[in-house]
Amino acid sequence: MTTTRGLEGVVATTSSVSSIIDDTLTYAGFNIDDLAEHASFEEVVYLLWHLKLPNETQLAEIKQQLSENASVPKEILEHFKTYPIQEVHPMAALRSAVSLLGLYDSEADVMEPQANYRKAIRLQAKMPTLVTAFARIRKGLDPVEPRKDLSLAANFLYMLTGEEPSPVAEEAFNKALVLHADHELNASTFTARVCVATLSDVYSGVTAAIGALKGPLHGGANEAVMKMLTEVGEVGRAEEYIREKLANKEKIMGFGHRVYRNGDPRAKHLREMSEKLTNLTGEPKWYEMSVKIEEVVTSSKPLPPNVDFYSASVYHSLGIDHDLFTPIFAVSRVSGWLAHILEQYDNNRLIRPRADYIGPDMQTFVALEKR
Ligand SMILES: CC(=O)SCCNC(=O)CCNC(=O)[C@H](O)C(C)(C)COP(=O)(O)OP(=O)(O)OC[C@H]1O[C@@H](n2cnc3c(N)ncnc32)[C@H](O)[C@@H]1OP(=O)(O)O
Ligand SMILES: O=C([O-])CC(=O)C(=O)O
Repeated sequence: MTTTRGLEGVVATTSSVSSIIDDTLTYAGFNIDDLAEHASFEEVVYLLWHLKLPNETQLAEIKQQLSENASVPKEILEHFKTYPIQEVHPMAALRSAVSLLGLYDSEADVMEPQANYRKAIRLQAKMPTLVTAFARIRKGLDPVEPRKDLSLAANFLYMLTGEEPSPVAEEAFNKALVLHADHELNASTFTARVCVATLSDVYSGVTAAIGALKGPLHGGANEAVMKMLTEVGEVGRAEEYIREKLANKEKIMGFGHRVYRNGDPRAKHLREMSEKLTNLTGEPKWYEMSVKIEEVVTSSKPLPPNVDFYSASVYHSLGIDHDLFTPIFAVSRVSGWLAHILEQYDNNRLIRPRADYIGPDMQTFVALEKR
């Protein structure tokens, strides 16, 4: 048997949801650059689940379905209050909350395709509500009910702050959601597919995926980038800070990628947004520091920034708490997880690779009292 560390280069499934070919990312064949410029997140959700763009009626319908399903059971909000809430990471709270949602869904274990689609709608709709409710409850504030007249992006910011966001903030947040929605067979999506390929339910698949996204080598990197920017503190310190980390063989968060070799096509959009938003908030230092870090890293190693690098200063500029950055990734990526889960069910086979055993061989059993 041959093994490939980290399954690098292994093609584990076919998929029609998204592709990365020659450093170009497409969702169902649509280039991410076009979607980032022109699409609403709701259009992208429809695209990922139906593999075609919605017409006006279809878009109105999915928007209505999402807004009608956005409220979460009050028992889950009460449950948040029972956590050691100041210590709990919001990704851990989200992982638990999604698992709990399954307990309140009478269709949770109904495996029929239309029931699975209805669960996809419910989960996508409720994720923003869960994240924002947790964020408020831990500050001693009451959760804000979702509004039916707002886009998913605007609703998230509205539920977080209690105030309707500016058009600039809504546009930026929508674009960030579009850019994060799907990414071929990344670790969390693979996790979701492995889970549901046992014919386990949608909630289990998404709960497992949240667990995989949480790690700093994957979605957790955006929060880690902000921690690094905060530690650097000012542009003048960036070079020394990065050179020291590289000399110590430490990883620079937000750089590198398993699949892209010449750069992540999403990063340029986030970089532009970072420049615009940090200027608007009167804190250009976050953008300037990021640019300097990029300069230093790329002059030392062939490691371009990935999606997580500039998203950190974007979310910071929107006034979002740093530990909510990864949950926001999940609010967007759940659309992709669900697309892959539905695709997996549609043509399922158990996912079960092999391991090349390298442990001790032919051991002789010794009775307990003799060990
Ligand atoms: C949404 C996302 O998930 S995007 C990725 C988010 N994660 C991060 O930003 C964390 C930082 N980046 C990394 O850890 C990696 O680049 C990953 C996890 C993204 C990809 O990892 P892999 O493909 O397994 O590459 P691997 O970790 O083996 O690195 C290969 C080499 O590049 C180096 N390298 C990779 N990324 C970095 C980095 N960010 N900083 C410094 N060195 C790096 C490694 O140290 C290794 O060097 P070596 O060959 O001298 O030992
Ligand atoms: O594809 C990956 O390995 C990680 C990534 O960029 C993503 O999930 O968006």
